[in-house]
Amino acid sequence: MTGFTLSDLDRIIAARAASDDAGSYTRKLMQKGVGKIAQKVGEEAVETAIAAVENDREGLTGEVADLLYHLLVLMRARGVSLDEVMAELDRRTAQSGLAEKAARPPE
Ligand SMILES: N=c1c2ncn([C@@H]3O[C@H](COP(=O)(O)OP(=O)(O)OP(=O)(O)O)[C@@H](O)[C@H]3O)c2ncn1[C@@H]1O[C@H](COP(=O)(O)O)[C@@H](O)[C@H]1O
Repeated sequence: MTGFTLSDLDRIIAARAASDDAGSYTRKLMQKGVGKIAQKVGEEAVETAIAAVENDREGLTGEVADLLYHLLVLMRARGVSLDEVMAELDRRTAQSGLAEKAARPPE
């Protein structure tokens, strides 16, 4: 399993968004603004759904990667951190009482 995490990608996005490298796709996207980034998220979401319905495993992996990347860029453009989203998911898991069950090895 790769040790690369969404937090790693988020840190790279933060650095590239703040860079002055004209070749950075992240920087270009951020300059185009929330409307363009949101459009990309929508496109990648549709492409992800199509790959899933077509049972295209390799295509789905690539589309999910595109979607996660563009989602993180959109969150950054609107000032929503990955930590906030993880805290929300954590809160929902705690509320459902399933966190302990998931941590326990199967009987
Ligand atoms: N994960 C990604 C990633 N996923 C997809 N993409 C880019 O997303 C774009 C999607 O392609 P499309 O054909 O849908 O879009 P497009 O050709 O730009 O056309 P438009 O729709 O924008 O008109 C491509 O240019 C991909 O390179 C990504 N670009 C960057 N990253 C990560 O961001 C890091 C920093 O990248 P830079 O900012 O370019 O240095 C990289 O090291 C990667 O880790």
